[in-house]
Amino acid sequence: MSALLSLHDVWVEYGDKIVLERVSLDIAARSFVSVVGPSGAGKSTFLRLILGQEAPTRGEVLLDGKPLRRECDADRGVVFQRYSVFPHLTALQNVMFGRECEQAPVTGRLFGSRRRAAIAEAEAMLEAVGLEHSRHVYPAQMSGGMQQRLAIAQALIKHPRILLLDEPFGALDPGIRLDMHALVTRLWRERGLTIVMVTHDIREAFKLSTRVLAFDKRRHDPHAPHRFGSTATYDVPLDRKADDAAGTVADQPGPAIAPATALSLSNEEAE
Ligand SMILES: Nc1ncnc2c1ncn2[C@@H]1O[C@H](COP(=O)(O)OP(=O)(O)OP(=O)(O)O)[C@@H](O)[C@H]1O
Repeated sequence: MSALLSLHDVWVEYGDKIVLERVSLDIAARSFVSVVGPSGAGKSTFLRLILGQEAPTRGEVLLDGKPLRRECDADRGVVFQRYSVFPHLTALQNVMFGRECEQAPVTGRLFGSRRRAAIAEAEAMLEAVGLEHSRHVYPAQMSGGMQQRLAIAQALIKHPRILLLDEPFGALDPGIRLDMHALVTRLWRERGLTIVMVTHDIREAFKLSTRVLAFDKRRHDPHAPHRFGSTATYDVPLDRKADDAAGTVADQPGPAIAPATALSLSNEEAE
């Protein structure tokens, strides 16, 4: 399968601090990749590279074999742990916002038939995430789970091929997380999305994904911690398939390699 996204020997440095080093990997279309690793391992930086918010200091990031555009276009949608939605807009207005900015970049408003089409599309998107009865509700009146559903609808209204999720369920209660797992799995399958998700929850990563990447440092300099960056120390393909009809999001047993072991092994390997 050809790669949708390719990173070739990517490094990210801030001054003399190396955050990522030698990251080389391909991400196939319609895969669901989870990124795990200790705090500060560069997981969000990796996501920002794919989003185009961050340029590699060295190396290249390719989308469909071509250098990634710096600005985030309709190819990529993103949902963060919090603050993805606009507090002063209702659910419907939040979802329509993307359409209005795209189609009326100067005024930010649509009129007539284009407005009616945008409303219909936004309502369908709200229904897809289970918020059809909350279209006139403001984010402050919603639970955390509802706000994340709204953020997902907002990200998907532009029909991105790639959905980037940065700790999207981190602030949610366990029961709500399970609902969100089912929602994201359904949207991933139905819409043929490619998902890259950063999570601290290793079980969530192994449950939802087709592939788990563990980022960590292979080399440590105790006298200069910033001297070496993280890379994908473990790259674990899983059996889960987007078109696997039987593949529900039921809890699965833990990974074959305990993640803590995997991460510590990676350091030993490097020595
Ligand atoms: N603009 C920046 N300038 C300097 N250092 C930065 C910048 N952005 C990120 N960093 C550093 O890069 C490192 C990786 O940050 P990043 O947020 O990608 O890690 P992370 O793995 O997502 O962490 P966490 O799990 O805690 O969210 C951190 O040490 C952070 O301080």
